[in-house]
Amino acid sequence: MSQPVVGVLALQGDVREHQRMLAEVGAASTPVRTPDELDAVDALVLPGGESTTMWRLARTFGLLEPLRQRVAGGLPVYGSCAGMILLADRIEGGVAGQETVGGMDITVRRNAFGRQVDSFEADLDFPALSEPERPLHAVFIRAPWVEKVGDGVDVLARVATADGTGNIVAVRQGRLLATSFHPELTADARVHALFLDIVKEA
Ligand SMILES: NC(=O)CC[C@H](N)C(=O)O
Repeated sequence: MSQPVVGVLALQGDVREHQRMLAEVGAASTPVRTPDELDAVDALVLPGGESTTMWRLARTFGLLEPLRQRVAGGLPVYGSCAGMILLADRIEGGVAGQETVGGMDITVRRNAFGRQVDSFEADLDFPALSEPERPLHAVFIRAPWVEKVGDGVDVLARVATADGTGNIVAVRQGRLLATSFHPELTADARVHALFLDIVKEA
C-alpha cells in the first residue's frame, strides 16, 4: 500500500489532534462519520473522548456493524483511551448495556485509575517504538487499563504501580493497536509512526 488514507472516527473526541499527528508521520487522513466514509479508508483511528457517547453515536449513525465488519476483515485500527475501550472484546465498569466494536481479545476496565486521579502523566518504557531506549511521555485522562489479555495479544507497555507489577496500558493484536493514554496530546509522534508501520505492512 503506497499512499494509505487513515480515517479518524469523528463522532466525538480529539479528532483534529490525531489528524495533526498522522500528518506529522506522513500519512493522509480524513474524518469518518458515515459507512461510506468508512468504506473508503485503508486504516482507522478511534480517538479518545467518551466511550459511552461514541458507542451511542456509532449506533445512531449506523456505524457499529460496519465497524465490526471492517475490523473482522483485517482493517488496521489504532484506539487511544476511549478508542481502546471500543476495541476491547470485554469491558468492566461500562454503563448498562454498553457495547463495543470489539476485535481485541482484551478485558478493559473503564476509569481504572480511580476518581481521585482524574488525570496524570508518566514516562513509559515502550520498547516497540523507534528509539526504544527513549521513554514515552504519556498523558492519561480518566484512562482505562487492560485487565486481561488473550493469547494473541502482545503487551507493549505498562505504567508502574506501587507493588511493582505495573498496569497494562498499551497492547497490539495483529493489525489492532491500543493505548490507554493520549499520544496525540504530546509532541511525540512515535505511537502514530508505529501504527503507520502496521498499516503499511497490511
Ligand atoms: N480520555 C478518555 O478517552 C476517557 C475515556 C472515558 N473514561 C470513557 O470511558 O470513555
